[in-house]
Amino acid sequence: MGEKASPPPSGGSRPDSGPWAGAAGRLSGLGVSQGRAAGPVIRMAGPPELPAPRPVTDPGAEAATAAKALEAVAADLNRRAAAARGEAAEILEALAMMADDPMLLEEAERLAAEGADAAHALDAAFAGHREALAALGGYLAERAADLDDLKHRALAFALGLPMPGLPSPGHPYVLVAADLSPADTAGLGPDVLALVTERGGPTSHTAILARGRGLPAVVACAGVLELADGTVIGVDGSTGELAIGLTEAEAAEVGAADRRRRDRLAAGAGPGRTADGHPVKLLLNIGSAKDLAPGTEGAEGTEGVGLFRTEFLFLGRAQAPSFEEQVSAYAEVFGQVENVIVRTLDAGTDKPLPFLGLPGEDNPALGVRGLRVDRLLPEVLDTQLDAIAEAARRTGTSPWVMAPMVTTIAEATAFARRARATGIARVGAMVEVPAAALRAGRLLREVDFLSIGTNDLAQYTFAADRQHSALADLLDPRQPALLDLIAMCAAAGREAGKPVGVCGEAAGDPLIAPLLAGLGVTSLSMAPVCVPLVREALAGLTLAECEERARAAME
Ligand SMILES: C=C(OP(=O)(O)O)C(=O)O
Ligand SMILES: [Mg+2]
Repeated sequence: MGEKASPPPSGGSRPDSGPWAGAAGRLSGLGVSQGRAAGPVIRMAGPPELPAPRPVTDPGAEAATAAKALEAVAADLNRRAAAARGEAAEILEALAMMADDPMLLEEAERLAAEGADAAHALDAAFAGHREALAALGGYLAERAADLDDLKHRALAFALGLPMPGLPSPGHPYVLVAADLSPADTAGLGPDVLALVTERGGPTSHTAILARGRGLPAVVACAGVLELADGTVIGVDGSTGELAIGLTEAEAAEVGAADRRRRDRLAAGAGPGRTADGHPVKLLLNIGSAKDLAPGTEGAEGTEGVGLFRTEFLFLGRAQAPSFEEQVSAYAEVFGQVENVIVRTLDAGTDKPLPFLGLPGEDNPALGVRGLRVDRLLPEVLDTQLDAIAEAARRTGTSPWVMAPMVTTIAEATAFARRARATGIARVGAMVEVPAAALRAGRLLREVDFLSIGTNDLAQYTFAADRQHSALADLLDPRQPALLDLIAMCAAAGREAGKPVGVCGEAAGDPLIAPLLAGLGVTSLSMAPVCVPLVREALAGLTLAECEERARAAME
């Protein structure tokens, strides 16, 4: 969906109008999360590499640069500490004190005076400090790793490179990075206006998280890392266009226009319907109760949650969530929305759950992920199903539950049996593997509903890594082979009289949603921010027109 050539039907002004027209330069990538924003660039980088030592002509200047680097790192950490609360603030303050340590400064200055360039003086001073801490043992030895982070920051400053780690400049900014992990994206603060990455694909989990937060995002944007920090840019998350070198007034205009666009779309409400009244449920994709917070754009007035990605609750965690922790996280969602489809943990590939301790794999997308984790760790699914059932009891709700990456009928049968044994009333299977789509009719004898995950279904149908920015054309949900598989599932659902929805990113694309409705799916589940545009797109076409579009696309 990311390589659309034109903006969505109601996507606001064209990219070459307004502030975009006057921009000094352009870059483009794949727009993966709609909306526009503008602000100064801050690049996030990995740890800087120490270059070969440089001949030094002015040791005094090197010592001054080293001192300035330590000062800048401490000031940055103190500023972040002031903006943070509780434990996070304490940790940042402690780190700032470490960067401010006079012994560290003295050592770096001494080394510079002896002829080292600033970067090497800092590197050696930190190395000595690290050794001393490690030798003390206990708590202080554990802090040695923190010194590495400080060293990377100081080196980046001395070398004129972007700061490693998530930036926190104390003002709103556009985050630019080579790539972001889902955990980085989940941890972004409210001062991030938009994000742009050099790598990444339209259905990568980073893109999904950005969309979930309503954050305009562009991936696969070659050249973006060359923008200097502070350059004011405009980001169009629909078209993938970047306007470089905006004035502050132009940036403000971009923000105001986007707010007007969002307000206009939010004014539409009500259930999903084609122009002639054919119902297509509009559901939400969420990762936690936070995605349903009051005021979340698009979240109000929808017909339920179509995909609760439970693994997003526990990304990157080293400790397994306890039964009680799970119950309360699920109950928090069930208490807010009546109809929820919970997906059991979908670990693997780009969604690491270290607490599972899964062995490394050469080809993780084709390995033990999703429901397949059950082969190694059956107690994980048992605990989760029990926790979902308990949360349902405590909230007096009746969530539906589905498994990711179902491949065979036997897997669906076993999953349904175990889920029903806990008291869960409606059990479903995701269709993400072509084998499941081909056997949709048979699957529906075992489960109550199907939910088509077009992100993975495209990946496995076209043998194209969903994170690969160069393969976006193969992953385009309008590929006829993918539409054929969706049509097979929808037909099977009609025959069985059971719901078949789509919950992959395609469902939230206003150009594609009508095709899916035309193929006969009964619901579309998407990031809240996508709901208003999809509602508008469906309302503009009759069912026959949707069907005609689907037929045309398939041909
Ligand atoms: C909805 C899907 O699951 P996820 O994106 O979380 O893998 C999908 O694959 O389409
Ligand atoms: Mg999937």
